[in-house]
Amino acid sequence: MLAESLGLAKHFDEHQGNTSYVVFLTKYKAPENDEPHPGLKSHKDQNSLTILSQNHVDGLQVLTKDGQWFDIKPAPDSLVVILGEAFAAWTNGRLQPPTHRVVVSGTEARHTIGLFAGPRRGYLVTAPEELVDEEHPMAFKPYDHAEYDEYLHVHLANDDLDLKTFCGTGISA
Ligand SMILES: O=C(O)CCC(=O)C(=O)O
Ligand SMILES: [Fe+2]
Repeated sequence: MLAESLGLAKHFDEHQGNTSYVVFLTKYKAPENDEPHPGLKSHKDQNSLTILSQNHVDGLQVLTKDGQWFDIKPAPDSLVVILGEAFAAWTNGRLQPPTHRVVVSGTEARHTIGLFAGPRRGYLVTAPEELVDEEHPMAFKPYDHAEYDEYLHVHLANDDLDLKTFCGTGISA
């Protein structure tokens, strides 16, 4: 749907064929006292798309453009889809990955199942030519997502690194 809305339907098979998937099950324990506590620090997902199913315990928050944390309260049996940096690079910055975090509160544990889709090792993520023109110069150099993961891993202590610092062209996406 996202690819179609950007006129990229013809590239979709190539994109799909170069995607790998990982599933993570996560349990966030309820806080030991009444204070909400951080479950997962503020971040952008590095992959293409994350599809998240949670139990009835909310906790996901998204940072709005005006710097407020917004609580995500999905309807029962619905899924949350989070766009990641790789998808943003593929769309030449047309879509932006949200900054999000998890804050746990209350007395029950939060459980999630996340399907993480990301570019497979060896595939160069490149914005299709349809999305690159004079008005929209290439925002990211073609990159191998596995090498980006390694770069973040090596510089684990530095929270300021992102796809722009790894392979941004200096053009604001
Ligand atoms: O558990 C959640 O609600 C979000 C998890 C998440 O953001 C992540 O694993 O990247
Ligand atoms: Fe995330």
